[in-house]
Amino acid sequence: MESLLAASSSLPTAAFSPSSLSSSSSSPPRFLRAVTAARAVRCAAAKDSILYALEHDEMFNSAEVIQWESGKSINSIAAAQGIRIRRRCRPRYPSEGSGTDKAVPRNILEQIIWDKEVEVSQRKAKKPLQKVIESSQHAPPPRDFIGALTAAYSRNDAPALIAEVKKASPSRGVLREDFNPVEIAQSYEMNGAACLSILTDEKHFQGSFENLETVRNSRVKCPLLCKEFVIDIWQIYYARSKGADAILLIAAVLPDLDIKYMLRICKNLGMTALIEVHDERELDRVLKIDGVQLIGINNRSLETFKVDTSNTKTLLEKRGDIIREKGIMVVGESGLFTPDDVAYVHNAGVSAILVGESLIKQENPGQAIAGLYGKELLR
Ligand SMILES: O=C(O)c1ccccc1NCC(=O)[C@H](O)[C@H](O)COP(=O)(O)O
Repeated sequence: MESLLAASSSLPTAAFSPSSLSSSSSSPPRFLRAVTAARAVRCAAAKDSILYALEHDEMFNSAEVIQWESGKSINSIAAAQGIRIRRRCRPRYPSEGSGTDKAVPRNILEQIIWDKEVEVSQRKAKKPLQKVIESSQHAPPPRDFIGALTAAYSRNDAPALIAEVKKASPSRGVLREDFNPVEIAQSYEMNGAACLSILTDEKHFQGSFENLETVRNSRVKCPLLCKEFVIDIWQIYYARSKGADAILLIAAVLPDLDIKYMLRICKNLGMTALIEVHDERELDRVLKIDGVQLIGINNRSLETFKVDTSNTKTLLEKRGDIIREKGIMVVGESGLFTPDDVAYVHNAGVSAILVGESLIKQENPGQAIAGLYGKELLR
C-alpha cells in the first residue's frame, strides 16, 4: 500500500468531473473501473508507466483512484504542495463527511475554479472526451508559439509581445464595450504583436471559445494562446479543436502531476504550455518539472488582485540562474503600462510580456503598442 500511496499521491487530479461518479448501464460502475485502474497503477514502478496506464485506461477517474486508494482527499494532496485553491465538485473520501454545499469560496480564483468545474462537467456531458479528441485531430496545424516569441525578441531587442484580447476582468470590470475580437487581433498583429492571448472564460471575462475560433479562422497569422482556467485535460483538447496553439496552466491551481500530465498532452498535440506562477514556491515546483519551456510570472495576485511588477524582478533574482541554465523563456505578465514598465521587466530577465488592459482600453489597441514600448515594433 505504501508504494501505491506514494505513487497515487502524485497522480493527476485534472480529469475528474462529478459525472464520473455515475455509471452507465452498459459498463461496470465507474468506481469499479477506477479501482481496476488503481490496481494497474499499483503495479507501475515508474511515473511514466503510471501516466501511460492512465492514458490508456480510465484517465478521467484518477481522482477517485487517489482518494479511495490513498485515503487522502484531492484537496489535501494539493494543499501538501502549497496549493490554496480548493476543488469543490470532487469525489469525497468518506472520512471527510458529507457535502461541501455550505462552503464559500475564499477568493476570486477559487470562485472561478468552482464555476469552471461546473462548466467543464456540463460541456463534457455534451461532448465527451473521445469526441473532443477526434475534433482536435481535424484542427488546423498548431503554430510555433515559442518560435514566434524568440524571433520577435531578437528582431526588436525588446520583450516579445503577447497581446491580450480581453473584454472584461474580475478586477477591472468591462475594459472595452466596443469589442470585436478579430479587428482587435488584426490591429495587434499589424503593430508587431508576436502572439495573441484570447480569453475564453465566459462568466468572469466575457470571453468565449467562439472568439478563439473566429480569430483562428481569420487572416491573423500570430500563434494563439487559449487563456483559460484549465482543471481538466478535456479543456486542452477542446482548445486545440478550436485552433489554440498554446494554453495557460496555472500552478496555483494544478498539482504537480497534473502539470506533468498536461504538458505531455500539449506536447503530443504540438501545443505550447505557458505555465504561470506567482511566487517562489510555485516557481520551485515548476522548475522541478522536466520539459517546461515557457514560464509566466504573474505580477497580479489572482487571490487579492494586487499588482506588483517587482514580483517578476524578485523571482528572477532568486531563480534566474536555474531558469537560464534550463533554457526556459520567461514571460512577464500583468500591470504593464509604460516603456519604463517594459524596460523594468526586460532588465529583470524576461524575453516576453503579456499585456491586456493597457492596450485594450485604448481607442486603437494596436497603435497603443508603440506607446507601451516607446517605439514601433518590427513585424
Ligand atoms: O485580470 C484579472 O482581474 C484576473 C483575475 C483573476 C484571475 C486572472 C485575472 N487576470 C488574468 C491575467 O493575469 C491578465 O489577464 C493578464 O496577465 C494581462 O494583465 P493586464 O495587462 O494587467 O490586463
